[in-house]
Amino acid sequence: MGFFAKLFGQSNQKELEHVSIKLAVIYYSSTGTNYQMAKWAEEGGKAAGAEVKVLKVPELAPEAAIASNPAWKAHLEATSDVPEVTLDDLEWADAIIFSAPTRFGNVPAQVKQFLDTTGGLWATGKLANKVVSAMSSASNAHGGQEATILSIYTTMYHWGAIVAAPGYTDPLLFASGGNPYGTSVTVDQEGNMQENVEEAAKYQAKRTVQVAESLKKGNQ
Ligand SMILES: Cc1cc2nc3c(=O)[nH]c(=O)nc-3n(C[C@H](O)[C@H](O)[C@H](O)COP(=O)(O)O)c2cc1C
Repeated sequence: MGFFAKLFGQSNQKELEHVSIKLAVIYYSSTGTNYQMAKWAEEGGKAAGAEVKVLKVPELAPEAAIASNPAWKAHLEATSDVPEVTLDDLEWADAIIFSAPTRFGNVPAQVKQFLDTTGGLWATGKLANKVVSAMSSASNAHGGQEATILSIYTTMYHWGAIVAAPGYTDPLLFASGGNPYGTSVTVDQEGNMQENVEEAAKYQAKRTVQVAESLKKGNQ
């Protein structure tokens, strides 16, 4: 602060205002795994001070396919009150975490369909600088979780989003479930997670919020 500014109580250094981050946790889940991961991310985001919305990607599968799998049907019914994601939610969010199961080493069609509706927002620059990260699950330990996460990031790069992958930025990432690309888990046929990734998912949400905060402060 300069002498005259001190004298007159003025600062030429801009006071940084507290910024509040809006986090959208967007998931698709047939049998509940990615819903649980989204809920952990919600907790992590809230603990980091963000306003959080958990939103599901609309189901597209035919009724008959859903009915043929009791766990799928039960999960859809149990989460019927979770709001479906809209394009307005993407515009609202400063930060976005996606969680999606692996389907043949890629994102489910439901997620791709939703991403493919974002062209209008993309064309008007409204997705640029969103801070994003992604999580996934698969039945096999090496069944394509990372490929799914990277597929989501490919779309994010086109958005001009800023990918806040966890890397190895915290010691807990070296423990079970830590994945530098994004939290990933293996789930057995009964739907039991084979690794405990709760803390990794919460940490990923915290980091995503913190990166978004830094960016927003920098733009003040
Ligand atoms: C059509 C289809 C394709 C799948 N492809 C894979 C795969 O490539 N690798 C794998 O390990 N698991 C695969 N799975 C298993 C799912 O990834 C697993 O059921 C999912 O991660 C569970 O997540 P959810 O409970 O959130 O639905 C596939 C499942 C389906 C129905």
